[in-house]
Amino acid sequence: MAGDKVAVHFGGGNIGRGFVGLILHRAGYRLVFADVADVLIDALNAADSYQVREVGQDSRTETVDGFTGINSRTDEAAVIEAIAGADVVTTAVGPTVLKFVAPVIAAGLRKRDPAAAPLVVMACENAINATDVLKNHIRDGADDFDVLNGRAVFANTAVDRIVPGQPHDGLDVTVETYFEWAIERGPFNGDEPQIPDATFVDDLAPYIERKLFTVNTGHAATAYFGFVRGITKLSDALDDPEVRTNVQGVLAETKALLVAKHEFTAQAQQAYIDKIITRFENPYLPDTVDRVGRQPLRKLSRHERLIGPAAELAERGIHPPEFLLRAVEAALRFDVPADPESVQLQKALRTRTPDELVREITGLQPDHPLYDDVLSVFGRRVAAVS
Ligand SMILES: NC(=O)c1ccc[n+]([C@@H]2O[C@H](COP(=O)([O-])OP(=O)(O)OC[C@H]3O[C@@H](n4cnc5c(N)ncnc54)[C@H](O)[C@@H]3O)[C@@H](O)[C@H]2O)c1
Ligand SMILES: O=P(O)(O)OC[C@@H](O)[C@@H](O)[C@H](O)[C@H](O)CO
Repeated sequence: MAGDKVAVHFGGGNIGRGFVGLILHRAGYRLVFADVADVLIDALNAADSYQVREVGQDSRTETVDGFTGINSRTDEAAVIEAIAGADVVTTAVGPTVLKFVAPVIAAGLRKRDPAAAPLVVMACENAINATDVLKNHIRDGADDFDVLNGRAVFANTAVDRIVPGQPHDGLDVTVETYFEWAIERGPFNGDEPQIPDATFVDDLAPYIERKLFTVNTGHAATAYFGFVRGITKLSDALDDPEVRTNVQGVLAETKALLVAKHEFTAQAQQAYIDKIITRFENPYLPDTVDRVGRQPLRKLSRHERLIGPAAELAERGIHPPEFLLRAVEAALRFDVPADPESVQLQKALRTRTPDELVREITGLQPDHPLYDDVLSVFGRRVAAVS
C-alpha cells in the first residue's frame, strides 16, 4: 500500500507504469503520474488500481494502487506544486523529451521549502547518464541553478525491463518477469532512498554501457534485421537463421568492446548475452520490431547503441566491426510510416548526399576511423533508393 512518501513520475507509458511506477509503489511511494496524454491521465484518475502482468518463467500479476494523474500540458502548475512537496522525481519520457520536463522540475525546486530534504531526481531513459542530460537542461534554463541544485540530488540510473507497447486500451501492462534498476550511489552521500528493488552501485558506467550495448544494441539489431526479413513480432525474429547469425555477430562485437573496457570476463558477458537472447525470444511478450526499432535517427546517433560501440571498436583498432555495420545498413531500411523519424530518415536518404547523411545522422566526421566504412554503408543505401 502507498505510504507518506511521494514520487512524481513523468511519463505514464509502458516503462512508467510497468516498471518505475511498480517498483516505487512496492517501495511505499504514493505515485503522481505527470503526462501529456489526455486519455491516459483521465484513465489514471478514473481508476483505483492497475495490474502489471509479468509473463515468461514464473508469471505473476501485481496490483498498483494509490496513484493520481496530472496533465502536465494543461495543468503545469499542479505538477510544479506536486514536485515542490515530493520526495522523488523520475522520468520515462524518452531522452529527447527531457528538455521539455526540465523547466517544470526547475519550477518545482524553486517552490520547494529550502529546509526540506533534497528532492531525488532520476531519469530512467535508455541513454548514457540521462540524469546528467536532464540536469544540464535545468542548468541551461535557470539563472538560479546553484540554489535549485542545493535542493536536489541528481542520480544516474540504468533501467532494464522489456515493456512492449500495450495492444489494448486501459492501464494494465504486460511486461517480462526480468528487471534490473541500477542507481549510482555517490550522489546520495550515504543517504540513499529506500527502494528495495533497486541496486545502488559505486560505478554506474559498466552497468549502463553493458545494458545499452548488449540489451539495446542486440534488441535494435534484432528489430532492424527482422524488419528487413518482413517479420513483425520481435520474438519471431531470432527464429530466422540469417537474423540470428547477424544478431549474434553484433553481440560478439560489443562483447569484445565491453570485455576490453570494463571488468567483465568473456564468460560472464557471454552468459549475459545468452540470457538476453532468451528474453528477446519470450513468446508471451507482444513486442514488435516497429516498437523496438522506433526512432531510428536517435538510434543511429553518435553515442547510441549502434554507432557508439562501432566507433569505439574502430578507435581501438578492431576494425571494421562488420556486423554492427550490417545492423546500421538494416536500420537504414527501417521504413515505418507511423514513425516520424523513420519517415524523416527515408526522405533524407532520397534527398541528401551520403557524406551529409553520415555527418548529420551519425555525427561521425571524416577524420574518424569508422567514417569511411559508414560512408560506404550510407552510399549503398542512397544508391538503392535513388
Ligand atoms: N519500454 C521499455 O521496454 C523500456 C525499457 C527501459 C527503458 N525504456 C525507456 O523509457 C522511456 C519511455 O519508454 P516507453 O517505452 O515507456 O515509451 P512510451 O511511449 O510508452 O511512454 C512515454 C510516455 O511519455 C509521455 N510523454 C511524452 N512527452 C511528455 C512530456 N513532455 N511530459 C510528460 N510526459 C510525456 C507520453 O505521453 C507517454 O505516455 C524511453 O527513454 C525508453 O527508452 C523503455
Ligand atoms: O526504448 P528505446 O526506443 O530506446 O529502445 C527500444 C527497446 O530496445 C527498449 O525499450 C527495451 O525494451 C528496454 O530497454 C529493455 O530494458
